[in-house]
Amino acid sequence: MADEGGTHGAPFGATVADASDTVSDAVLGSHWAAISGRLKTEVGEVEYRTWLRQITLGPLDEDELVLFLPTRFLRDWVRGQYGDRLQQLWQGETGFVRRIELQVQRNKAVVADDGEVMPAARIEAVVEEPVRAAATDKTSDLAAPLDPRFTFDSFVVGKPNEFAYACARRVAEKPSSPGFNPLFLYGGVGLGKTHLMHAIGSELTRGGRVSVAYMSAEKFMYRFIAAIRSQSTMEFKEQLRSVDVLMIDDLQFLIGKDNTQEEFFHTFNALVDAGRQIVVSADKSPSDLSGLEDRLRTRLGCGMVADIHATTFELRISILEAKALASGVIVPAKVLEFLAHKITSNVRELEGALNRLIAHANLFGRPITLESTQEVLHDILKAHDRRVTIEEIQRKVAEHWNIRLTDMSSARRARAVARPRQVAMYLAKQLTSRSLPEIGRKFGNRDHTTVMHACKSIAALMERDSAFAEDVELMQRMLES
Ligand SMILES: Nc1ncnc2c1ncn2[C@@H]1O[C@H](COP(=O)(O)OP(=O)(O)OP(=O)(O)O)[C@@H](O)[C@H]1O
Repeated sequence: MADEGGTHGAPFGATVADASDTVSDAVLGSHWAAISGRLKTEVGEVEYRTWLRQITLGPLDEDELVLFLPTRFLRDWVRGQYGDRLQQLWQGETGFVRRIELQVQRNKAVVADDGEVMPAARIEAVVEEPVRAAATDKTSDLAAPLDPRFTFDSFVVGKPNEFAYACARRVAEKPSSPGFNPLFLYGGVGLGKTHLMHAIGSELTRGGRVSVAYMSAEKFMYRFIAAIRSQSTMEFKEQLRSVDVLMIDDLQFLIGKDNTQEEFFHTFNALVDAGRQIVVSADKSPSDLSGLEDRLRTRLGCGMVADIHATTFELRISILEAKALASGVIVPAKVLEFLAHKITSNVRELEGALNRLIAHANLFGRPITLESTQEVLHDILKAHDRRVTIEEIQRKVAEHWNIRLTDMSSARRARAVARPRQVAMYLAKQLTSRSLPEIGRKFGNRDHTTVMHACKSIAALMERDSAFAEDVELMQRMLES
Protein backbone atom coordinates (compact mmCIF):
# COMPACT_ATOMS: atom_id res chain seq x y z
CA MET A 1 0.00 0.00 0.00
CA ALA A 2 1.05 3.54 -0.52
CA ASP A 3 0.59 4.64 3.02
CA GLU A 4 1.64 1.85 5.23
CA GLY A 5 2.25 4.10 8.19
CA GLY A 6 -1.41 5.02 8.20
CA THR A 7 -0.69 8.67 8.94
CA HIS A 8 -2.79 9.91 6.08
CA GLY A 9 -5.76 7.69 6.57
CA ALA A 10 -6.94 5.41 3.80
CA PRO A 11 -4.42 5.30 1.01
CA PHE A 12 -4.84 6.56 -2.54
CA GLY A 13 -8.29 7.67 -3.11
CA ALA A 14 -9.82 5.23 -0.68
CA THR A 15 -13.35 6.16 0.07
CA VAL A 16 -15.18 4.87 3.05
CA ALA A 17 -18.91 4.75 2.79
CA ASP A 18 -21.15 6.32 5.32
CA ALA A 19 -22.99 3.09 6.06
CA SER A 20 -20.87 2.67 9.07
CA ASP A 21 -20.97 6.17 10.44
CA THR A 22 -18.88 5.49 13.43
CA VAL A 23 -15.83 4.33 11.50
CA SER A 24 -13.81 7.09 9.89
CA ASP A 25 -11.39 6.86 6.97
CA ALA A 26 -8.54 7.46 9.33
CA VAL A 27 -9.56 4.57 11.57
CA LEU A 28 -9.90 2.19 8.65
CA GLY A 29 -6.60 3.44 7.23
CA SER A 30 -4.74 2.77 10.43
CA HIS A 31 -6.25 -0.72 10.72
CA TRP A 32 -5.22 -1.38 7.15
CA ALA A 33 -1.70 -0.18 7.88
CA ALA A 34 -1.44 -2.72 10.70
CA ILE A 35 -2.96 -5.52 8.62
CA SER A 36 -0.83 -4.86 5.57
CA GLY A 37 2.27 -4.80 7.80
CA ARG A 38 1.32 -8.26 9.11
CA LEU A 39 0.67 -9.51 5.62
CA LYS A 40 4.03 -8.31 4.41
CA THR A 41 5.75 -10.22 7.19
CA GLU A 42 3.72 -13.33 6.48
CA VAL A 43 4.07 -13.51 2.71
CA GLY A 44 7.44 -11.84 2.20
CA GLU A 45 8.44 -8.65 0.45
CA VAL A 46 8.31 -9.94 -3.13
CA GLU A 47 4.88 -11.54 -2.87
CA TYR A 48 3.55 -8.51 -1.09
CA ARG A 49 4.88 -6.10 -3.69
CA THR A 50 3.57 -8.22 -6.51
CA TRP A 51 0.06 -8.87 -5.35
CA LEU A 52 -1.01 -7.01 -2.27
CA ARG A 53 0.49 -3.57 -2.45
CA GLN A 54 -2.03 -2.44 -5.01
CA ILE A 55 -5.00 -3.02 -2.77
CA THR A 56 -6.87 0.14 -1.88
CA LEU A 57 -9.65 0.59 0.64
CA GLY A 58 -13.23 0.82 -0.53
CA PRO A 59 -16.46 1.48 1.32
CA LEU A 60 -17.53 -0.23 4.51
CA ASP A 61 -21.12 -1.35 4.27
CA GLU A 62 -22.33 -2.49 7.65
CA ASP A 63 -19.88 -5.29 8.37
CA GLU A 64 -18.64 -5.80 4.81
CA LEU A 65 -15.53 -3.99 3.67
CA VAL A 66 -14.75 -3.56 -0.02
CA LEU A 67 -11.11 -3.75 -1.10
CA PHE A 68 -10.19 -2.57 -4.58
CA LEU A 69 -7.63 -3.90 -7.01
CA PRO A 70 -6.79 -2.21 -10.29
CA THR A 71 -7.22 -5.20 -12.62
CA ARG A 72 -9.38 -8.27 -12.93
CA PHE A 73 -6.41 -10.58 -12.93
CA LEU A 74 -5.02 -9.12 -9.72
CA ARG A 75 -8.44 -9.22 -8.09
CA ASP A 76 -8.92 -12.90 -8.96
CA TRP A 77 -5.46 -13.83 -7.87
CA VAL A 78 -5.67 -12.00 -4.56
CA ARG A 79 -9.11 -13.45 -3.95
CA GLY A 80 -7.90 -16.99 -4.62
CA GLN A 81 -4.64 -16.78 -2.73
CA TYR A 82 -5.25 -14.32 0.06
CA GLY A 83 -9.01 -13.78 0.32
CA ASP A 84 -9.52 -15.90 3.42
CA ARG A 85 -6.46 -14.57 5.13
CA LEU A 86 -7.45 -10.97 4.47
CA GLN A 87 -10.85 -11.64 5.98
CA GLN A 88 -9.39 -13.30 9.06
CA LEU A 89 -7.00 -10.44 9.61
CA TRP A 90 -9.70 -7.81 9.29
CA GLN A 91 -11.98 -9.74 11.66
CA GLY A 92 -9.19 -10.12 14.21
CA GLU A 93 -7.93 -6.57 13.92
CA THR A 94 -11.20 -4.63 14.02
CA GLY A 95 -14.04 -6.63 15.44
CA PHE A 96 -16.47 -4.70 13.19
CA VAL A 97 -15.44 -6.03 9.76
CA ARG A 98 -16.91 -9.49 9.29
CA ARG A 99 -16.60 -9.91 5.54
CA ILE A 100 -14.29 -8.79 2.75
CA GLU A 101 -15.39 -8.12 -0.80
CA LEU A 102 -12.70 -7.76 -3.48
CA GLN A 103 -13.63 -5.62 -6.45
CA VAL A 104 -11.96 -4.14 -9.51
CA GLN A 105 -11.65 -0.42 -9.53
CA ARG A 106 -9.54 0.77 -12.35
CA ASN A 107 -9.49 4.48 -11.90
CA LYS A 108 -7.63 4.58 -8.65
CA ALA A 109 -4.07 5.73 -8.42
CA VAL A 110 -1.68 3.01 -7.41
CA VAL A 111 1.96 2.81 -6.64
CA ALA A 112 4.09 1.36 -9.37
CA ASP A 113 6.70 -1.16 -8.41
CA ASP A 114 9.45 1.41 -8.38
CA GLY A 115 7.62 3.48 -5.83
CA GLU A 116 6.19 6.04 -8.25
CA VAL A 117 2.54 6.87 -8.03
CA MET A 118 0.66 6.12 -11.20
CA PRO A 119 -2.07 8.71 -11.59
CA ALA A 120 -5.61 7.64 -12.22
CA ALA A 121 -5.48 8.81 -15.82
CA ARG A 122 -2.45 6.68 -16.50
CA ILE A 123 -3.93 3.59 -14.96
CA GLU A 124 -6.96 4.19 -17.11
CA ALA A 125 -4.72 4.30 -20.14
CA VAL A 126 -2.76 1.22 -19.20
CA VAL A 127 -5.61 -0.94 -18.13
CA GLU A 128 -8.73 0.24 -19.88
CA GLU A 129 -7.61 1.50 -23.22
CA PRO A 130 -9.08 -0.62 -25.98
CA VAL A 131 -6.91 -1.91 -28.80
CA ARG A 132 -6.14 1.25 -30.69
CA ALA A 133 -5.34 2.08 -34.20
CA ALA A 134 -1.72 1.92 -35.18
CA ALA A 135 0.84 3.85 -33.29
CA THR A 136 3.92 2.08 -34.54
CA ASP A 137 5.99 5.25 -34.38
CA LYS A 138 5.25 5.23 -30.68
CA THR A 139 7.19 2.00 -30.23
CA SER A 140 9.83 2.44 -32.89
CA ASP A 141 12.63 3.48 -30.59
CA LEU A 142 11.71 0.80 -28.12
CA ALA A 143 11.34 -2.22 -30.34
CA ALA A 144 13.67 -3.91 -32.78
CA PRO A 145 12.74 -3.70 -36.45
CA LEU A 146 10.96 -6.63 -38.05
CA ASP A 147 12.90 -8.55 -40.69
CA PRO A 148 10.85 -8.30 -43.89
CA ARG A 149 12.16 -11.68 -45.07
CA PHE A 150 10.55 -13.51 -42.16
CA THR A 151 6.97 -13.83 -43.35
CA PHE A 152 4.37 -16.58 -43.22
CA ASP A 153 4.82 -17.06 -46.96
CA SER A 154 8.53 -17.75 -46.63
CA PHE A 155 8.02 -20.16 -43.72
CA VAL A 156 7.98 -23.76 -44.88
CA VAL A 157 5.48 -25.86 -42.97
CA GLY A 158 5.95 -29.51 -42.11
CA LYS A 159 5.00 -31.91 -39.35
CA PRO A 160 7.54 -30.59 -36.82
CA ASN A 161 6.35 -27.01 -36.98
CA GLU A 162 2.76 -27.11 -38.25
CA PHE A 163 1.16 -26.63 -34.86
CA ALA A 164 3.35 -23.64 -33.98
CA TYR A 165 2.70 -22.22 -37.44
CA ALA A 166 -1.07 -22.61 -37.08
CA CYS A 167 -1.00 -20.92 -33.66
CA ALA A 168 1.11 -18.05 -35.01
CA ARG A 169 -1.28 -17.56 -37.92
CA ARG A 170 -4.23 -17.57 -35.60
CA VAL A 171 -2.67 -14.89 -33.40
CA ALA A 172 -1.83 -12.80 -36.47
CA GLU A 173 -5.42 -13.06 -37.68
CA LYS A 174 -7.11 -12.56 -34.34
CA PRO A 175 -4.84 -11.21 -31.62
CA SER A 176 -5.85 -11.73 -28.00
CA SER A 177 -8.22 -14.61 -28.79
CA PRO A 178 -9.17 -16.55 -25.68
CA GLY A 179 -6.80 -19.46 -25.22
CA PHE A 180 -4.07 -17.90 -27.35
CA ASN A 181 -2.80 -15.26 -24.98
CA PRO A 182 0.05 -15.52 -24.32
CA LEU A 183 1.35 -17.50 -27.23
CA PHE A 184 4.45 -19.31 -26.05
CA LEU A 185 6.67 -20.73 -28.81
CA TYR A 186 9.51 -22.99 -27.86
CA GLY A 187 12.05 -25.25 -29.49
CA GLY A 188 15.75 -25.81 -30.16
CA VAL A 189 18.16 -23.36 -31.73
CA GLY A 190 17.57 -22.18 -35.29
CA LEU A 191 14.21 -23.87 -35.83
CA GLY A 192 12.14 -20.82 -36.76
CA LYS A 193 10.83 -19.23 -33.56
CA THR A 194 12.10 -15.77 -34.44
CA HIS A 195 10.88 -16.21 -37.99
CA LEU A 196 7.34 -16.91 -36.79
CA MET A 197 7.34 -13.97 -34.38
CA HIS A 198 8.43 -11.58 -37.11
CA ALA A 199 5.79 -13.05 -39.41
CA ILE A 200 3.09 -12.32 -36.81
CA GLY A 201 4.45 -8.80 -36.41
CA SER A 202 4.61 -8.09 -40.14
CA GLU A 203 1.11 -9.38 -40.68
CA LEU A 204 -0.35 -7.29 -37.89
CA THR A 205 1.44 -4.06 -38.72
CA ARG A 206 0.55 -4.34 -42.38
CA GLY A 207 -2.03 -1.68 -43.06
CA GLY A 208 -1.10 0.08 -39.83
CA ARG A 209 -3.82 -1.64 -37.86
CA VAL A 210 -1.98 -2.53 -34.74
CA SER A 211 1.13 -1.41 -32.86
CA VAL A 212 3.64 -4.17 -32.26
CA ALA A 213 6.79 -4.19 -30.17
CA TYR A 214 9.23 -7.04 -30.81
CA MET A 215 12.47 -7.34 -28.87
CA SER A 216 14.77 -9.96 -27.45
CA ALA A 217 14.63 -10.59 -23.73
CA GLU A 218 18.19 -9.34 -23.60
CA LYS A 219 17.20 -6.04 -25.14
CA PHE A 220 14.26 -5.82 -22.77
CA MET A 221 16.70 -6.10 -19.88
CA TYR A 222 19.11 -3.49 -21.21
CA ARG A 223 16.26 -1.11 -21.94
CA PHE A 224 14.98 -1.59 -18.43
CA ILE A 225 18.39 -0.99 -16.86
CA ALA A 226 18.94 2.07 -19.02
CA ALA A 227 15.54 3.40 -17.95
CA ILE A 228 16.42 2.94 -14.28
CA ARG A 229 19.71 4.75 -14.80
CA SER A 230 18.13 7.66 -16.57
CA GLN A 231 15.22 7.70 -14.12
CA SER A 232 12.74 7.15 -16.89
CA THR A 233 11.18 3.89 -15.79
CA MET A 234 7.69 5.32 -16.01
CA GLU A 235 8.27 6.28 -19.61
CA PHE A 236 9.60 2.80 -20.32
CA LYS A 237 6.58 1.20 -18.70
CA GLU A 238 4.20 3.49 -20.51
CA GLN A 239 5.77 2.79 -23.86
CA LEU A 240 5.62 -0.94 -23.28
CA ARG A 241 2.13 -0.92 -21.94
CA SER A 242 0.77 1.12 -24.77
CA VAL A 243 1.45 -1.46 -27.46
CA ASP A 244 -1.20 -3.79 -28.78
CA VAL A 245 1.15 -6.73 -29.18
CA LEU A 246 4.34 -7.33 -27.22
CA MET A 247 6.73 -10.04 -28.42
CA ILE A 248 9.74 -11.09 -26.39
CA ASP A 249 12.23 -13.46 -28.00
CA ASP A 250 14.54 -15.89 -26.17
CA LEU A 251 12.96 -15.45 -22.77
CA GLN A 252 15.41 -17.92 -21.23
CA PHE A 253 17.79 -14.98 -21.08
CA LEU A 254 15.85 -13.66 -18.09
CA ILE A 255 16.76 -16.65 -15.95
CA GLY A 256 18.56 -15.34 -12.89
CA LYS A 257 17.69 -11.70 -13.72
CA ASP A 258 15.15 -11.27 -10.95
CA ASN A 259 14.41 -7.57 -11.23
CA THR A 260 13.91 -7.72 -14.97
CA GLN A 261 11.70 -10.76 -14.55
CA GLU A 262 9.58 -8.86 -12.10
CA GLU A 263 9.26 -5.92 -14.44
CA PHE A 264 8.33 -8.23 -17.28
CA PHE A 265 5.79 -9.93 -15.08
CA HIS A 266 4.05 -6.64 -14.32
CA THR A 267 4.11 -5.57 -17.93
CA PHE A 268 2.73 -8.95 -18.89
CA ASN A 269 -0.15 -8.69 -16.44
CA ALA A 270 -1.01 -5.13 -17.41
CA LEU A 271 -1.08 -6.00 -21.10
CA VAL A 272 -3.03 -9.24 -20.84
CA ASP A 273 -5.56 -7.64 -18.52
CA ALA A 274 -5.99 -4.84 -20.98
CA GLY A 275 -6.74 -7.33 -23.74
CA ARG A 276 -3.40 -7.00 -25.52
CA GLN A 277 -1.54 -9.92 -27.04
CA ILE A 278 1.76 -11.30 -25.74
CA VAL A 279 3.98 -13.63 -27.76
CA VAL A 280 7.03 -15.16 -26.13
CA SER A 281 9.69 -17.55 -27.38
CA ALA A 282 12.16 -19.66 -25.43
CA ASP A 283 14.31 -22.72 -25.83
CA LYS A 284 12.20 -24.73 -23.37
CA SER A 285 8.58 -25.06 -22.34
CA PRO A 286 7.38 -22.86 -19.45
CA SER A 287 7.44 -25.82 -17.07
CA ASP A 288 11.06 -26.58 -17.97
CA LEU A 289 12.32 -23.02 -17.57
CA SER A 290 13.27 -23.80 -14.01
CA GLY A 291 15.21 -20.60 -13.40
CA LEU A 292 12.15 -18.44 -13.92
CA GLU A 293 9.98 -17.48 -10.98
CA ASP A 294 7.01 -19.80 -10.49
CA ARG A 295 4.37 -17.11 -10.83
CA LEU A 296 5.82 -16.06 -14.19
CA ARG A 297 6.06 -19.63 -15.44
CA THR A 298 2.49 -20.23 -14.39
CA ARG A 299 1.27 -17.23 -16.31
CA LEU A 300 3.34 -18.06 -19.37
CA GLY A 301 1.75 -21.48 -19.53
CA CYS A 302 -1.80 -20.10 -19.24
CA GLY A 303 -2.36 -19.42 -22.94
CA MET A 304 -1.20 -21.50 -25.87
CA VAL A 305 2.10 -23.35 -25.63
CA ALA A 306 3.39 -24.56 -28.99
CA ASP A 307 6.63 -26.40 -29.58
CA ILE A 308 8.69 -26.54 -32.74
CA HIS A 309 10.24 -29.97 -33.04
CA ALA A 310 13.58 -30.84 -34.59
CA THR A 311 13.39 -30.98 -38.38
CA THR A 312 12.72 -34.18 -40.23
CA PHE A 313 14.41 -35.14 -43.47
CA GLU A 314 11.24 -34.26 -45.39
CA LEU A 315 11.03 -30.79 -43.89
CA ARG A 316 14.70 -30.13 -44.55
CA ILE A 317 14.18 -31.05 -48.19
CA SER A 318 11.13 -28.78 -48.49
CA ILE A 319 13.00 -25.87 -46.92
CA LEU A 320 15.96 -26.37 -49.23
CA GLU A 321 13.70 -26.59 -52.26
CA ALA A 322 11.90 -23.38 -51.34
CA LYS A 323 15.11 -21.47 -50.66
CA ALA A 324 16.78 -22.74 -53.81
CA LEU A 325 13.76 -21.74 -55.86
CA ALA A 326 13.72 -18.27 -54.33
CA SER A 327 17.41 -17.80 -55.18
CA GLY A 328 16.81 -18.46 -58.87
CA VAL A 329 19.81 -20.81 -59.01
CA ILE A 330 19.31 -24.38 -60.13
CA VAL A 331 20.29 -26.81 -57.40
CA PRO A 332 19.99 -30.49 -58.42
CA ALA A 333 17.69 -32.66 -56.31
CA LYS A 334 20.63 -34.95 -55.48
CA VAL A 335 22.47 -32.04 -53.91
CA LEU A 336 19.45 -31.03 -51.86
CA GLU A 337 19.05 -34.59 -50.62
CA PHE A 338 22.71 -34.78 -49.80
CA LEU A 339 22.53 -31.58 -47.73
CA ALA A 340 19.34 -32.67 -45.98
CA HIS A 341 21.05 -35.90 -44.97
CA LYS A 342 24.25 -34.29 -43.83
CA ILE A 343 23.12 -31.14 -42.07
CA THR A 344 20.50 -32.15 -39.57
CA SER A 345 21.19 -29.83 -36.67
CA ASN A 346 19.02 -26.84 -37.52
CA VAL A 347 17.58 -24.72 -40.31
CA ARG A 348 20.03 -21.89 -39.80
CA GLU A 349 23.00 -24.13 -40.62
CA LEU A 350 21.19 -25.72 -43.49
CA GLU A 351 20.35 -22.33 -44.93
CA GLY A 352 23.93 -21.16 -44.42
CA ALA A 353 25.28 -24.12 -46.36
CA LEU A 354 22.87 -23.58 -49.24
CA ASN A 355 23.63 -19.86 -49.36
CA ARG A 356 27.32 -20.60 -49.59
CA LEU A 357 26.73 -22.99 -52.48
CA ILE A 358 24.58 -20.47 -54.30
CA ALA A 359 27.05 -17.63 -53.76
CA HIS A 360 29.83 -19.84 -55.09
CA ALA A 361 27.83 -20.78 -58.17
CA ASN A 362 26.98 -17.13 -58.85
CA LEU A 363 30.55 -16.01 -58.39
CA PHE A 364 32.12 -18.54 -60.70
CA GLY A 365 29.18 -19.03 -63.04
CA ARG A 366 29.44 -22.81 -62.70
CA PRO A 367 26.55 -25.21 -62.15
CA ILE A 368 26.17 -26.82 -58.77
CA THR A 369 27.00 -30.53 -58.70
CA LEU A 370 27.49 -33.10 -55.96
CA GLU A 371 31.26 -32.84 -56.42
CA SER A 372 31.35 -29.05 -56.24
CA THR A 373 29.12 -29.21 -53.18
CA GLN A 374 31.52 -31.50 -51.37
CA GLU A 375 34.37 -29.20 -52.28
CA VAL A 376 32.72 -25.91 -51.38
CA LEU A 377 31.24 -27.19 -48.13
CA HIS A 378 34.24 -29.26 -47.21
CA ASP A 379 34.63 -27.81 -43.70
CA ILE A 380 30.94 -27.88 -42.77
CA LEU A 381 30.51 -31.44 -44.00
CA LYS A 382 33.58 -32.60 -42.15
CA ALA A 383 32.27 -31.18 -38.90
CA HIS A 384 28.96 -32.98 -39.42
CA ASP A 385 30.52 -36.20 -40.71
CA ARG A 386 32.45 -37.27 -37.72
CA ARG A 387 29.43 -36.82 -35.56
CA VAL A 388 27.41 -39.93 -35.17
CA THR A 389 27.79 -43.60 -35.96
CA ILE A 390 25.02 -46.16 -35.84
CA GLU A 391 26.85 -47.96 -33.04
CA GLU A 392 26.90 -44.79 -30.98
CA ILE A 393 23.19 -44.27 -31.55
CA GLN A 394 22.47 -47.85 -30.52
CA ARG A 395 24.56 -47.48 -27.38
CA LYS A 396 22.97 -44.20 -26.27
CA VAL A 397 19.43 -45.35 -27.01
CA ALA A 398 19.96 -48.66 -25.20
CA GLU A 399 21.30 -46.79 -22.17
CA HIS A 400 18.47 -44.30 -22.17
CA TRP A 401 15.66 -46.85 -22.44
CA ASN A 402 17.47 -49.29 -20.24
CA ILE A 403 17.76 -52.27 -22.57
CA ARG A 404 20.77 -54.42 -23.45
CA LEU A 405 22.90 -53.32 -26.37
CA THR A 406 22.59 -56.82 -27.84
CA ASP A 407 18.83 -56.29 -28.07
CA MET A 408 19.43 -53.81 -30.88
CA SER A 409 20.22 -56.83 -33.05
CA SER A 410 18.17 -59.50 -31.29
CA ALA A 411 14.91 -60.97 -32.55
CA ARG A 412 13.00 -60.07 -29.35
CA ARG A 413 9.73 -58.38 -30.15
CA ALA A 414 8.51 -57.31 -26.70
CA ARG A 415 7.51 -53.66 -26.90
CA ALA A 416 9.98 -52.62 -24.18
CA VAL A 417 12.74 -53.75 -26.53
CA ALA A 418 11.20 -53.23 -29.94
CA ARG A 419 10.30 -49.57 -29.36
CA PRO A 420 13.81 -48.40 -28.40
CA ARG A 421 15.16 -50.42 -31.31
CA GLN A 422 12.82 -48.59 -33.63
CA VAL A 423 13.91 -45.26 -32.13
CA ALA A 424 17.52 -46.16 -32.82
CA MET A 425 16.64 -47.00 -36.44
CA TYR A 426 14.77 -43.73 -36.79
CA LEU A 427 17.71 -41.77 -35.39
CA ALA A 428 20.13 -43.64 -37.62
CA LYS A 429 18.07 -42.50 -40.60
CA GLN A 430 17.88 -38.93 -39.29
CA LEU A 431 21.46 -38.49 -38.24
CA THR A 432 23.57 -40.54 -40.62
CA SER A 433 23.72 -40.77 -44.36
CA ARG A 434 23.42 -44.58 -44.31
CA SER A 435 20.85 -46.13 -46.62
CA LEU A 436 17.91 -48.16 -45.31
CA PRO A 437 19.52 -51.53 -46.21
CA GLU A 438 22.76 -50.46 -44.51
CA ILE A 439 20.87 -49.49 -41.36
CA GLY A 440 18.94 -52.78 -41.48
CA ARG A 441 22.18 -54.75 -41.60
CA LYS A 442 23.45 -53.04 -38.44
CA PHE A 443 20.29 -54.07 -36.61
CA GLY A 444 20.68 -57.84 -36.83
CA ASN A 445 20.44 -58.06 -40.61
CA ARG A 446 16.92 -56.76 -40.79
CA ASP A 447 15.27 -55.97 -44.09
CA HIS A 448 15.12 -52.36 -45.32
CA THR A 449 11.30 -52.47 -45.16
CA THR A 450 11.57 -53.10 -41.40
CA VAL A 451 13.68 -49.96 -41.06
CA MET A 452 11.22 -47.99 -43.16
CA HIS A 453 8.34 -49.22 -41.01
CA ALA A 454 10.26 -48.29 -37.82
CA CYS A 455 10.91 -44.75 -39.11
CA LYS A 456 7.25 -44.25 -40.00
CA SER A 457 5.97 -45.66 -36.71
CA ILE A 458 8.27 -43.48 -34.63
CA ALA A 459 7.43 -40.36 -36.62
CA ALA A 460 3.72 -41.10 -36.17
CA LEU A 461 4.11 -41.75 -32.47
CA MET A 462 6.06 -38.52 -32.04
CA GLU A 463 3.21 -36.67 -33.61
CA ARG A 464 0.66 -38.21 -31.27
CA ASP A 465 2.67 -38.15 -28.08
CA SER A 466 4.54 -34.93 -27.39
CA ALA A 467 6.31 -36.30 -24.30
CA PHE A 468 7.69 -39.15 -26.38
CA ALA A 469 8.64 -36.68 -29.13
CA GLU A 470 10.57 -34.58 -26.64
CA ASP A 471 12.38 -37.64 -25.38
CA VAL A 472 13.46 -38.63 -28.88
CA GLU A 473 14.47 -35.07 -29.76
CA LEU A 474 16.51 -34.77 -26.62
CA MET A 475 18.32 -37.94 -27.58
CA GLN A 476 18.87 -36.52 -31.05
CA ARG A 477 20.34 -33.32 -29.66
CA MET A 478 22.58 -35.26 -27.30
CA LEU A 479 23.88 -37.33 -30.18
CA GLU A 480 24.43 -34.26 -32.31
CA SER A 481 26.35 -32.28 -29.72
N1 LIG B 1 10.27 -23.62 -41.48
C1 LIG B 1 11.11 -22.72 -41.96
N2 LIG B 1 10.98 -22.26 -43.22
C2 LIG B 1 11.83 -21.37 -43.73
N3 LIG B 1 12.88 -20.87 -43.06
C3 LIG B 1 13.05 -21.28 -41.80
C4 LIG B 1 12.20 -22.23 -41.20
N4 LIG B 1 12.64 -22.46 -39.94
C5 LIG B 1 13.71 -21.69 -39.77
N5 LIG B 1 13.98 -20.98 -40.88
C6 LIG B 1 15.08 -20.06 -41.11
O1 LIG B 1 16.17 -20.48 -40.30
C7 LIG B 1 16.84 -19.38 -39.73
C8 LIG B 1 16.84 -19.51 -38.22
O2 LIG B 1 15.51 -19.38 -37.77
P1 LIG B 1 15.14 -18.51 -36.48
O3 LIG B 1 16.12 -17.40 -36.29
O4 LIG B 1 13.71 -18.15 -36.56
O5 LIG B 1 15.38 -19.59 -35.35
P2 LIG B 1 15.10 -19.53 -33.78
O6 LIG B 1 14.29 -20.73 -33.48
O7 LIG B 1 14.57 -18.22 -33.40
O8 LIG B 1 16.57 -19.72 -33.22
P3 LIG B 1 17.28 -19.16 -31.88
O9 LIG B 1 16.90 -20.11 -30.81
O10 LIG B 1 18.71 -19.21 -32.22
O11 LIG B 1 16.77 -17.78 -31.63
C9 LIG B 1 16.12 -18.13 -40.21
O12 LIG B 1 16.81 -17.62 -41.32
C10 LIG B 1 14.76 -18.66 -40.65
O13 LIG B 1 14.21 -17.90 -41.70
